[in-house]
Amino acid sequence: MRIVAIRDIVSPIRSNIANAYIDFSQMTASVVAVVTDAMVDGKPVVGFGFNSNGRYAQHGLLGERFIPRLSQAKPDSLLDGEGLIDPARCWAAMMANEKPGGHGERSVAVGVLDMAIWDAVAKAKRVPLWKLLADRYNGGQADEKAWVYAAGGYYYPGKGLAGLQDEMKHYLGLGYSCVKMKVGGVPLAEDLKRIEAVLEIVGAGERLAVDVNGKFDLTTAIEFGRAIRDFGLRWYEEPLDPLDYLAHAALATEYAPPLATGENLFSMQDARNLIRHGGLRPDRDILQYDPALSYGLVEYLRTIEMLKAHGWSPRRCVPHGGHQFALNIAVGLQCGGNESYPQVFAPFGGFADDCAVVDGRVSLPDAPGIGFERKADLWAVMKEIA
Ligand SMILES: O=C([O-])CC(=O)C(=O)O
Ligand SMILES: [Mg+2]
Repeated sequence: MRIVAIRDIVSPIRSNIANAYIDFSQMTASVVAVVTDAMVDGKPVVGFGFNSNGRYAQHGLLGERFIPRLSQAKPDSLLDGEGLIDPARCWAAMMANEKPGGHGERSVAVGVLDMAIWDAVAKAKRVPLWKLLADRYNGGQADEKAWVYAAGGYYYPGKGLAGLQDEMKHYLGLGYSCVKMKVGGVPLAEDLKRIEAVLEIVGAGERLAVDVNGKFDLTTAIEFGRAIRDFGLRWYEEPLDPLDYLAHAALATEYAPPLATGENLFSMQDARNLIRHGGLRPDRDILQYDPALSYGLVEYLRTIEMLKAHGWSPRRCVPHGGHQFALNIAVGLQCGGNESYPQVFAPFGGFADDCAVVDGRVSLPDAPGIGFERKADLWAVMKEIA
């Protein structure tokens, strides 16, 4: 199996939503196709990848460093014992001559290519990615379905409490039982009204998570935590700067219910620093490392090993990003579930068209690879570069 071509495009995912830290008026994503010479049903196997959301397209890094390194590697040096492309060998080729530390956004560029490589390998083996992962890394065990929650509740010009409630009703109607909303972008009293409005719709605190997107300093995070403590919320997400581990450790002594963070930690080493120094609690807190943003699944497997070595279960992981890649990982490696964006970040958010969410859980298609071909709006973008 050989890589014969790699193509990338920049796809807009702009919208006028905002969280407490950024708006998405200029958001873009890279989409790549890795074309191979492996043939299935008379057609060459092509793997696809994209970079989740929240970081911009990585056209420059892809074109200057990572695509050339993969394309110029000796084809045999990228193969495993079965003669298939080996994602870990591809990873090593892409990361040649890159220093450790300072992960920046190269982890996003590598993550996009890594996703496409795994898609291609699973297609060449004619199995869904979740099954390949279960067989290779999880003793053949996979979950039948993944717990998913509907992430939304953004600030949006002109959107009042009634609009927020309608959005949440829509998610419940789609089959979700847990939702997430943005907080931290308006004064505390106003956010409390928004939270109470959503609680009226979802009924119980454990069916609502709130996301600050790293906006608060420690004092504000503690004050906000005191104000929401009695709601019994599912989790309190990214209350602090994602790299300020000591502040997390301090907050964890003040806020007993579940905390969640990790979507802006882009390497196993950063993930490990959070575990070592962030004071998080393996019996309740949620880790949201996003494999697409953080050097891909090759690195995510290292992160899972690191977590196990520190006494954390993969069940504490609920990846950020709402994409089918993380959903396959959640099922095949038996993580805690996955994020979902039923209404934002189209066409990248959401899952296969024929796999509805029922009682807050979703199954995966049995299609080979990641399953992009079973999501019509996303496939319309991808097939153009195949
Ligand atoms: O608004 C964003 O950047 C997305 C986000 O935090 C999430 O999905 O948890
Ligand atoms: Mg978040």
